[in-house]
Amino acid sequence: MSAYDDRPWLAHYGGRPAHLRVEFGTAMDMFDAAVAAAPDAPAVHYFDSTLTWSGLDHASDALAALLLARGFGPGDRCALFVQNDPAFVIGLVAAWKVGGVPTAISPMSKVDEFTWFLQRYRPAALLALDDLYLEVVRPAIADDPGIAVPVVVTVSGLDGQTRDDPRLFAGRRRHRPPDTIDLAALVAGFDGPAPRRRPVGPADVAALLPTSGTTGFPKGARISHANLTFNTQIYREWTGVDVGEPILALAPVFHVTGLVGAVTLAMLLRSPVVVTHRILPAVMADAIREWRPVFAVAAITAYIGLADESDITPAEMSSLRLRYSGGAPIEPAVAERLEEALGGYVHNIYGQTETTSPSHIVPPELRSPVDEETGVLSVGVPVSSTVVRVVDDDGRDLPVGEIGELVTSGPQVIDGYWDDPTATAAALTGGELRTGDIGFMDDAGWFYVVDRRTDVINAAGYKIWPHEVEAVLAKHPDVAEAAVVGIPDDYRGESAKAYVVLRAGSPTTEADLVEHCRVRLAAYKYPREIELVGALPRSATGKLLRRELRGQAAVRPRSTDPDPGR
Ligand SMILES: Nc1ncnc2c1ncn2[C@@H]1O[C@H](COP(=O)(O)OP(=O)(O)OP(=O)(O)O)[C@@H](O)[C@H]1O
Repeated sequence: MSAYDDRPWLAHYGGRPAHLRVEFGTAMDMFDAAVAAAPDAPAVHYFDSTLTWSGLDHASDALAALLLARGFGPGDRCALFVQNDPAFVIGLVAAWKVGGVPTAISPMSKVDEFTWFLQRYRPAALLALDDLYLEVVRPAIADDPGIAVPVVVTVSGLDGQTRDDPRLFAGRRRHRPPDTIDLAALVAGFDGPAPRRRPVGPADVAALLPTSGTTGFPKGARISHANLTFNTQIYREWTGVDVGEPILALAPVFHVTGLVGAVTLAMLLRSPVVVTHRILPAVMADAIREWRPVFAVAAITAYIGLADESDITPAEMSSLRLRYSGGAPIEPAVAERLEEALGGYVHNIYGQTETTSPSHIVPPELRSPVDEETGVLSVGVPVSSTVVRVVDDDGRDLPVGEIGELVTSGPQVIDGYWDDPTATAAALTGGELRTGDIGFMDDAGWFYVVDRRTDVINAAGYKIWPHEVEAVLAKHPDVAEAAVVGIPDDYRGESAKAYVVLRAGSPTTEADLVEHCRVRLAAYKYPREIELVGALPRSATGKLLRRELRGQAAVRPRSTDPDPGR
């Protein structure tokens, strides 16, 4: 009997398979099946334009033919420097067709970050939005001509329309850089034949995806076709989203959550994926009203944005029957508020870029239990064919209920990072990923992530999980968001400091919040310092960047506890 036949809890979760029977081995197979079964069905909705599956096939043929003609070889990288646009999907499929590796670069990157990516990936082709090309690519190459890319294709709007929506393009007219190949013209001028395909197999790299860069500079996760197709099928199996149902890209598609939870899921289901250039609450609200998506996954901040910064009503949200949040913790108080404001429960999902996203999920008919001691909401149960152990510092299994590091193995776990053997060896041993997350499993098989290993605060030997303190702050009616980090403390070595965003117009003071925590948390845990701020630093994928807050705290004078004996 293998380790996962032993999991008692699977029987409780709607008879989902302990082992997933894999239907597709490569993303290319999923795409081809969609084109064959539903050529005229919508594949991508982008504002008022729609691309069908055969249209996507044609557009990606056009780009693939160009790549082949320019000598693009098997395994060559095709960098995608675009937002949530149809061009991302076209670039992805075109690279697969010629046996290449789609390589996502965050469209939030500025010149230095972009240069860093190019120096590491050395792509043979680059697909870039026209404005990103002008603002980032051209200056980067001017600074360092050594990183110039042989084939550059730019995107100025696929339907030939210039989009002037000031919410998206800041009122700028998009215009085509004259020194590059224009994707729309390339597609319009292409009348076949379909280029010769290069075969790809399950072990080939399907994408290089950046991690979120929460703990340092992003790493390039090498996602294989087997990794990608496995977790795409997990989404279908565990959420029950059906063939043809529209899917909203509520997360950036350059990140694993948006790629698997929107783009490739749509391929598997022959569904349209709704993309909106950027993830702005008012824009997402319009897309939900217009295209009535049924499924979305994104960091919880995207749902908070919809609730607080758009005028969407629960009735208008009602099409979205499967709402998932992954990538960041959900505070129980926030989950309740969102259910009230948006008329639906947001389910938790958990994983890493290194696990091609979900390793754990909350099935749609269930709700996460909340652990009484830590106040943390469960991230779910391990998905099919996936084994998660909780281990101590020496890698030994810990008993149920004890807190340790989560270590994951399964068909969705990558085999390494791009060109980074040191980081690969530190994270992956024998097919198991050391997640760097600290958590535990309860006796019903639910998992809880208490914090990241690197975020734990050590107050004179007592461990403080920032998340536990944040959950207490989130219970205060005037607190919109809170983040807790360790700061130097002459007495304890380290103590907790909270950065808090208050709701607009709230009269609450720092002292009120210290008191709110003091009566709810053990003496060593409650934050000695609270700073009110306008916003918390977040990554493009909505993750809290605690390292930036730690950096801010480090340059401030050392804290002096007024009562170190407490
Ligand atoms: N549902 C969730 N609840 C709590 N935390 C989550 C959840 N889902 C993901 N996370 C956090 O996000 C991490 C995975 O994020 P991702 O792979 O995007 O990059 P990152 O680990 O944040 O970045 P980097 O490795 O570059 O520091 C997890 O290890 C975990 O800390």
